[in-house]
Amino acid sequence: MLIIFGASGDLTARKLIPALFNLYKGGHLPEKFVVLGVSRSDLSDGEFRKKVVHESEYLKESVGKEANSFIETFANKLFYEDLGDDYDTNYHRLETRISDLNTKYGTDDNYIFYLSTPPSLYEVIAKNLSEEGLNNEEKGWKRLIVEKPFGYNLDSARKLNEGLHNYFQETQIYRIDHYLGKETVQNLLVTRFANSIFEPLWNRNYIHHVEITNAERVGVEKRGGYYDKSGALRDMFQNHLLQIVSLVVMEPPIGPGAEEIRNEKVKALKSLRKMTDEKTLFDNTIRAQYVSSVIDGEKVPGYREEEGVDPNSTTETYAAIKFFVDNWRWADVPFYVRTAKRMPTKVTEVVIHFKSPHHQIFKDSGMDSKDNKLIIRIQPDEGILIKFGVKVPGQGFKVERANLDFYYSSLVEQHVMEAYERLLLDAMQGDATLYARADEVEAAWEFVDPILEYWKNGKDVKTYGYSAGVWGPKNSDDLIDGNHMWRNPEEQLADDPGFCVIC
Ligand SMILES: NC(=O)C1=CN([C@@H]2O[C@H](COP(=O)(O)OP(=O)(O)OC[C@H]3O[C@@H](n4cnc5c(N)ncnc54)[C@H](OP(=O)(O)O)[C@@H]3O)[C@@H](O)[C@H]2O)C=CC1
Ligand SMILES: O=C1O[C@H](COP(=O)(O)O)[C@@H](O)[C@H](O)[C@H]1O
Repeated sequence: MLIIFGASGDLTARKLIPALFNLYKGGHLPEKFVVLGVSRSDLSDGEFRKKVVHESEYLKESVGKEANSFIETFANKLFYEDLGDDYDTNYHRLETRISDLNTKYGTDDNYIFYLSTPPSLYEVIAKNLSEEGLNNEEKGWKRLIVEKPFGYNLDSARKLNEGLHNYFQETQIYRIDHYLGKETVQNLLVTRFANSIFEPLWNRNYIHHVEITNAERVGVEKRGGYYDKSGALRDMFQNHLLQIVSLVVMEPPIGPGAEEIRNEKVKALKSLRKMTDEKTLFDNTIRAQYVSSVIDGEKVPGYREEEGVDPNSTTETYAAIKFFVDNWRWADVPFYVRTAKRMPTKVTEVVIHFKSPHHQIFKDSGMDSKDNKLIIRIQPDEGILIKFGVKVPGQGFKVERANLDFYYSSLVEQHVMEAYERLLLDAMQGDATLYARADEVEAAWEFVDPILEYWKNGKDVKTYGYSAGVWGPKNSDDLIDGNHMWRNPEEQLADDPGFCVIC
């Protein structure tokens, strides 16, 4: 049985129920399967079904017409329990409801508790479940999926880990990071460790720098209240982007098991050089906010005009960080990572920039020494692009840039599982590989904490502005050393006919 706390909320309707529906439609859920939604809102089973299934735009969009016949049978597997005015009482009633459903529908004693409530409730819920014995694995497994954000800083993340560990074992806790559920993020491991052509070059001897861009076209939408207390660094960088960094940086694990992979990711995160003095923080971090602009003929508000946002807010909607990785493989290789809202397009990509050949015999022939790149496109148009030089036919040695590309779309025609589908299924199967472990989350906060502290209290900190719809503030290229700049995924498309269009 899956018990979702926060079942009347946005995430449940927009992500969890559509993901469960797709799993059901794909035959991935057991025949005897029940979902119990839990929140404070006063809803009957029927009202809950109506809200998250029958009237859900997201479900309709995600399933298409051909799935209508599944909808009724799926909806009948959903139930709802109103926990009353707070989350600190009525767990005995909840326990009774769970056993009644078990008896009636012949489900077993394996439970996943999905915490999709405000984070302040995570520990309270865990405590109450434990007091009712719902953490006890004597008769079937009990797992706790915990939504992000996992903590607000290092201290709160540690306290939350300690709090949860009072009631659930680490092996029962699944901290979700939906980027780990993306096929292309997982493919970073396969690209690196299933091939012999990349890994020999994957080090300071051949790599000049690494660039990671995560851009969203949208602004903060309806989440201004949440976002203003969070900002890009907490919302995206501490979790999703540092997860990607850890997969790029990590050493080869000894095997594909959850602990083997997560051990290496923790080592990678611990090797990120922490920035502690103000000068380093000033030189290596940029924060900025989008300001009002016109996109496609339509005026869009600036961040400070968004609903729920303080009109004097300094919260960043753009964060760019340069850092180093202090280990044998990566010594002196700069990493540049940026994440932002209201960019020209939605794109996430990792760009590995290779060094020029030691001795350049064709340097006057048109090949730019900066041209060897491996681009791993995480979304959209998922794929891999390698850029290299080829000889132009004819006399002499004129060199042109060429591309070798691969797109996921050419590989699979069947439904590719959406991140939440994959992650829910993994949790049901007890595979925690794509979930963050306690020490992993803390290691990420250890790196981020000094930046947050500097942005909050540092003396020369600035919040730059950028017009909604451009690639960040004017000085964002200053972060990058030498004559390099951020790769512009859009500009690059124009002169790369081989690389497909992002919209
Ligand atoms: N929405 C999204 O896209 C994403 C959300 N998340 C995370 O998932 C969790 C849920 O997010 P989301 O669904 O957007 O949030 P919502 O505000 O839409 O829903 C919150 C849910 O928690 C319940 N709740 C219980 N106690 C409280 C309380 N004291 N105050 C407010 N709500 C309470 C609410 O229902 P009721 O009032 O009926 O009890 C509701 O079901 C959050 O931790 C969020 O950070 C993470 C990534 C993306
Ligand atoms: O976790 C979050 O992710 C989304 C972006 O996710 P994506 O899968 O669409 O790339 C972001 O919009 C949101 O602010 C953040 O909380």
